[in-house]
Amino acid sequence: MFILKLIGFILLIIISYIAFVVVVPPLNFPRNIPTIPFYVVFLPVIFPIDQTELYDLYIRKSMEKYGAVKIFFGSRWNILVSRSEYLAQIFKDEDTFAKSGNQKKIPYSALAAYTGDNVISAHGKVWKDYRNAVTNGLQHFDDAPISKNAKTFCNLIKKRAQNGESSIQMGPLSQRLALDNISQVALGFDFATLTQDKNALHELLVHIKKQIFHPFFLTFPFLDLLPIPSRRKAFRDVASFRELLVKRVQDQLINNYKFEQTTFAASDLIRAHNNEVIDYRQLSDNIVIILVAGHENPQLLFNTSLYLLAKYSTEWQNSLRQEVESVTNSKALADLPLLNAFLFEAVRLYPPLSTIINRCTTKVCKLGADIVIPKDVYVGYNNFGTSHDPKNWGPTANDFKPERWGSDIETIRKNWRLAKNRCTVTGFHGGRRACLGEKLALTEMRITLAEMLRQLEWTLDPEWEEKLTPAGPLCPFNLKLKFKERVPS
Ligand code: HEM
Repeated sequence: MFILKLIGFILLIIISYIAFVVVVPPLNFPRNIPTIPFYVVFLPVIFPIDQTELYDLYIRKSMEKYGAVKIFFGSRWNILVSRSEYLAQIFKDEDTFAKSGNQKKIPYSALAAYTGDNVISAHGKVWKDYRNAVTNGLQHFDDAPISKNAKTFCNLIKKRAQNGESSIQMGPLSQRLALDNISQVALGFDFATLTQDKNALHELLVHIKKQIFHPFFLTFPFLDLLPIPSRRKAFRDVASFRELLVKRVQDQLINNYKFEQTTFAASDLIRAHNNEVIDYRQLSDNIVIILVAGHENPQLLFNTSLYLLAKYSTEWQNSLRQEVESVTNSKALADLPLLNAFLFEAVRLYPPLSTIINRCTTKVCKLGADIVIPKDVYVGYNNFGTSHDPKNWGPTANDFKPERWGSDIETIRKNWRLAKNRCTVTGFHGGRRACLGEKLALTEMRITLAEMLRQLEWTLDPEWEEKLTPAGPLCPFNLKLKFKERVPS
């Protein structure tokens, strides 16, 4: 009896401790910023609420008033920031707000096993070595594969429409496009998902993504420490995928007798490995991250762009179509005012990575004038909040208004640069850690959208429920579109 009582007492203490840790932020967290109730992050798992609705209902007011809030996410309390001045400080003071990705935050998780220690999440000298290796290949690339893939993509849609598929679910199809683009432009091999119906590497990728991005295990990553058979299998599948991917890249590049002349990001990574700047694990981690960031983020922005062009078809789809029909050269697309203003507005309105929490304080520090943050606290940024804040974007902050960027291309480009420098749009981060794939992603968008506008017309499927993703990366949820082939005039 005594033993039972003791066990009950110990269990009660453990449960109370866990409840205390989850329900209230640590006592040394700053008191002068609000706390978002701990349950908010769990709501999308229970109710059909999307992340923009969640933001409006539970976060917006506090965030806009204080610029930073305390929020429970990923099994811990964090500080989430959206005020531009604070973001500028965080992006600048890399040594205090040090990058600390999943490999450090949740090293035992399947997610960390997937992406490892890479150029996005690393810090200090290791990051510099990675960044030196991948920069050239991601900044200077051949856009010919993107144009070719855009044509294949349009043909696939036409074929489906001819086969009677009146409504097309865009996610899986745009994933195939994005995978082929990044593999051909940056990794030196062809994933070939647009041209092959059955593709082992692609099937494995789809399979592991389902396991890694399982909402339950993303919310409670510590469960990956337990011997749950399905999770052990997830780890094995991740290892097989990584091995197969790196082998494909190495085989293709090293068997290429012109390897030394190739300038893919992957070629420079292999050279860094051959020169012993990085080890085999670091080579694999960075090849994987180029594939992951290089296909997922453009895929999200692409779906968002298709959605906005369908939603505002009379005004925007038609005027962009007229504009792109005036040029034949892919490079000239970068100079078109409407197309570029449209894309910048899409990134502002729906930043694909809406919330990122991957920095950890290395010492006690002050955010702005008076928010004192202890050492070892995770600090993240809320891109959606920043670009929807009326302080930055006025009373139309929530509206889709590409014309806000200007009417001629010089003004549009200047305003885009200013928005990034002032941290009023942080969809591509900024500063020293600015996204290395922005140019590539925007090139993909321009070329593919231009090809689609020339060949197709599309509308939202009236049966599709207009919603954004419930959590994680931001884009229309399971977007479905109806296409019509254009008759050349
Ligand atoms: C619409 C598409 C894209 C968006 C919205 C986007 C967004 C971002 C953001 C927000 C970051 C900072 C992440 C953080 O704070 O930890 C980032 C970093 C990065 N992105 Fe992108 N990205 C896109 C496309 C790409 C593509 C196509 C690549 C190509 C591989 C790429 C490669 C990188 C790299 C290497 C970094 C790390 C830079 C560094 O820390 O030095 N991104 N991106």
